[in-house]
Amino acid sequence: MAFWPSVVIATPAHSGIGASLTYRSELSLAPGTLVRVPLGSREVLGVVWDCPAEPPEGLTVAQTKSVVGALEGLPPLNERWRQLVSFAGRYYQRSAGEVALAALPPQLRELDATQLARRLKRRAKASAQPDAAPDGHAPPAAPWPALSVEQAQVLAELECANAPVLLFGATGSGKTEVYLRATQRVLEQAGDGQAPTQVLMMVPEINLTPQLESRFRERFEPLFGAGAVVCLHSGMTPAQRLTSWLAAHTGQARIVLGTRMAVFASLPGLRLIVVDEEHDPSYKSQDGARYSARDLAVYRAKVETEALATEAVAGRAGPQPSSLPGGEGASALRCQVLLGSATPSLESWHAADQGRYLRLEMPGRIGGGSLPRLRLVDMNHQPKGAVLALPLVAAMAERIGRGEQCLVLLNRRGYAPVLACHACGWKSGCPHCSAYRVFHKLDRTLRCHHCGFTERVPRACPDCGNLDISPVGRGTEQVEEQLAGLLADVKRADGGPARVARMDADSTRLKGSLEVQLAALHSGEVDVLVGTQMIAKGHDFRRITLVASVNADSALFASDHRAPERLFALLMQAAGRAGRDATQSAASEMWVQTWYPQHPLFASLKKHDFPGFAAEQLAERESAAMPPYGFQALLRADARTQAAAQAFLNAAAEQGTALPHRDEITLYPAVPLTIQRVANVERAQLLVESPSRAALQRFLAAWQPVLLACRSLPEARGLVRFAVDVDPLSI
Ligand SMILES: Nc1ncnc2c1ncn2[C@@H]1O[C@H](COP(=O)(O)OP(=O)(O)OP(=O)(O)O)[C@@H](O)[C@H]1O
Ligand SMILES: [Zn+2]
Repeated sequence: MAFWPSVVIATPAHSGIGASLTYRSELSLAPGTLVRVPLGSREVLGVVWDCPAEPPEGLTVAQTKSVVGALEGLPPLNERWRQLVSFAGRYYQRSAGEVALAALPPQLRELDATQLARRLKRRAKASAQPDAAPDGHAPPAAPWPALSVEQAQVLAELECANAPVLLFGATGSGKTEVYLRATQRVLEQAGDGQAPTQVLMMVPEINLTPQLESRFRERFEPLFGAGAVVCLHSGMTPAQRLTSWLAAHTGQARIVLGTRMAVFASLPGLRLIVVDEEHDPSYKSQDGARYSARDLAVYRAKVETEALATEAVAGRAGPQPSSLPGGEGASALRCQVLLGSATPSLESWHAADQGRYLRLEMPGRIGGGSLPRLRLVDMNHQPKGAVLALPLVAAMAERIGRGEQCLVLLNRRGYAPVLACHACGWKSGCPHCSAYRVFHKLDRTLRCHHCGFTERVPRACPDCGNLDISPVGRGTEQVEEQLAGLLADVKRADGGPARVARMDADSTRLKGSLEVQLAALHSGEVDVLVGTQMIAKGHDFRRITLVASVNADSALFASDHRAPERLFALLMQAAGRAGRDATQSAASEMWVQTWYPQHPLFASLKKHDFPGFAAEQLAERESAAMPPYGFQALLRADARTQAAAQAFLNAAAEQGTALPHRDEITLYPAVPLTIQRVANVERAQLLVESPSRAALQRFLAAWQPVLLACRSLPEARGLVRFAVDVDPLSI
């Protein structure tokens, strides 16, 4: 007897290979089984999607290759997981195989059967040892804080919620404690007999994982054992990722804490997904399948809940109705999704306005502290060329003297964004990109932040030989340097000199350096921290009372319709780092240096009025039929010439005229990207809009073969690649 499994493998949708490939197997393979299959002369990892006993029509034995083998000992990926992957592939216009294989730990592809068996055995052994059970070895659990009234209220409402929940909680309102309690509630529930209950906790950036990881470990390892909490993010080694993934897949790990990629973790007992800082753009992937982990989290929770409901019905009809956890009933048999933010995305806010999501609010800060007062510095009235306004520096000095800390935010790393020659006008352009190379003073390099091209800083102007070349504009390195100078005579409360430090992607590149820098701030070693947006969000710094944003103006006038939303969120999140200790909150301040103090965005910011700001933005979006009132996708093309990129896009638009739902779709002309050339590749895009999500989806699906065909048009010669970005975050 032979079987004819259809197997998905890592092929991009536009490779021309269909959704899945059919192989032959002597054994019946359960859907979700990981297998090795031949592909051309290679052997690749795949996932069985289906395993019929009849060959598909028209397929002969001679045409079909045999499955090499299954990854034994590994339980199949369950149906809900496959549903998630299929949906993500369909919705984001990629193949299910590409999504599925990208979601699996890379090392799984390299292990042979014996290596895997050894791994699994080691895991089983480790989990059999009651290493961290509360038997005296484990550290005693820290006492849990008593919940605030708002936290208790939210948790009570969460328990009865049967829609996605949007937790709109002020910065410092204690959202993390809500996540911890909701997690605890889920983990104490009985599983369904197949797997213990599990929780997925997502954060937007790796730099937020250490803080959260230690809080989750501290809370749950004494209760559920040393392996209860695992992480999944791109900063881990392949071996660590495999270990975490296996722990989650086999149900040994109860909590997976991770960045956007974790939304695809295999979690057979999943009952709760938390998306912290749900507004954060990092949840949207920018390459491969351009998925939104937040949106997929909402979809995943729905699929998991439906499956649990179906199983429950089947369970009741079956022989063991007792497998249903008694008493807890409905609340145990669902997977909830909890989106949290002090500045929700307009999409989620709108969904809550419409009643599709349940909005729960925590407007107050823990301890009754207030949000910082906004101080706008009109740069028109500051000395010409001043990087930092004098009153701001004076305010910082005063705070340092009192033993308080300050954060200075600037969204640009390096010393200066451009180096220029004032004699001939030369600028430090990148030879490979339409962008300037950034001057990094610490290692005296010019670095392109787009392609990575790096050179030593020239001693003289490369064009005219003039020795007087100088930086234009400012980055974190420069602000750090200037502040160190300006604060040189300032004494800390303990009499020592004031200390300024910097934290950005450059300073945290080395493994472990992020933790060290965060620790220096938490311990009070550092008085002023200069950094990029990475310091503005999520962190719970206790002694910061002043936050300053020194050049946010460019975002006020950006052409991207999401720029105001992003700036508002960034400034409000940054402000939220100040005054988190209630005793110091009344005197805490958020300073913003701007040339446009009259801008309406600042009026809402001053009042900490997110709902007011969101209402204004949504009204504007509605009148322009922009998301969430309309739906968008981008077709992007990279080519050797701008003409070829645009020709491909325009041809694709023309040849799409007869496609279904075309009358509900607006196709705009192809345009170059703002940064038109990166690494010698020209980039262009075409915006696709529709008032209907369904129409957009159907059109995009029907468009795929047209796009494939347009690749080989003579005018598109030189096309390097194309990609569809559904629900793009910037256009
Ligand atoms: N019930 C409580 N009793 C005492 N302290 C609490 C309580 N809940 C939270 N906290 C403390 O309050 C502080 C702020 O909480 P948390 O970091 O969760 O805020 P948040 O809502 O996530 O804010 P943000 O949006 O700024 O990240 C933390 O130091 C936390 O330990
Ligand atoms: Zn470059």
